[in-house]
Amino acid sequence: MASSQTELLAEKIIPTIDFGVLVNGTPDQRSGMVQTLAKACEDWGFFMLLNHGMPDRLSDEMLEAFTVLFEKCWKHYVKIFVHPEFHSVPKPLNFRDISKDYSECTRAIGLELLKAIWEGLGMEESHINEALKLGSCFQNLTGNLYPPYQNPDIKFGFVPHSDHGLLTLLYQNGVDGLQIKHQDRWVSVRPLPNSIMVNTCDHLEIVTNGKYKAVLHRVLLNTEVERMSVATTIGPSLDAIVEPIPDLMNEDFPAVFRGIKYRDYLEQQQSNSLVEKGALNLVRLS
Ligand SMILES: O=C(O)CCC(=O)C(=O)O
Ligand SMILES: [Fe+2]
Repeated sequence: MASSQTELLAEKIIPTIDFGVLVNGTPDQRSGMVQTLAKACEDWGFFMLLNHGMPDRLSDEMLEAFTVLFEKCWKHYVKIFVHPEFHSVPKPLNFRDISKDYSECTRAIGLELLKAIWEGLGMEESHINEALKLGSCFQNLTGNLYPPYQNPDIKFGFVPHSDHGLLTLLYQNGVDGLQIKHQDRWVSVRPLPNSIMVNTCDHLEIVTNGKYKAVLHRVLLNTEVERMSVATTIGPSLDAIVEPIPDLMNEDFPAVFRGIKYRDYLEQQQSNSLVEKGALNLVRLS
């Protein structure tokens, strides 16, 4: 029987989404891919995005820029806020330009995915974009460095958690370590070449009234090789009050979450040492 400790390598069964079909496919092809995306969000909360159009050059430059930044500041973790206001670090000198291009490119991809997600849920795109004020969506950009670690007592670089926001787009340096929780098992992710890993986050779970769950994930440390990842999360506007969409509720399916301003959610999350879905549980009604 599956136990929560069972680890499964499942690069073949993790869903893939062809972004090229979403943006350039015929209406029939797009509609098929929208359904595949809906199923990936509902069954996994995780998928690998192919043909996303981000140049390899840009993702490699972003990893390289974080590498130089980590060397200079002796840190293993750097987070910057890139939208609606763009913030960066003064050094290395090219970090600003690269992180700006990287953020813009991933934001465009993320917003296009969200459009397809609303479509798959049968929701009016304009209505939901207005409710979440996506024109001024909040986006952060994080670099994570995981040096090889030989201490058998410390297995994880990131303990199990879900991300705040709507979608996280993740790119890594070719060294695996990410695991996602799927049907009570930890599944090791081995991304396909040139894919971007995408996971659903807390505020997508709130908006969909629990239909699309934020996926729990963790990072296993490698004993031999250094791992790096670049994660960017796209969320609602900080001023948006995020609550379940009325169309996804009825007498049989009443609201599972209370509405909360995204900014207040973030404050609550940062000021408590919350594990797993601790932040989300604070706004859960039942
Ligand atoms: O490094 C990874 O693969 C995941 C990082 C992560 O979960 C995060 O930045 O929230
Ligand atoms: Fe995460």
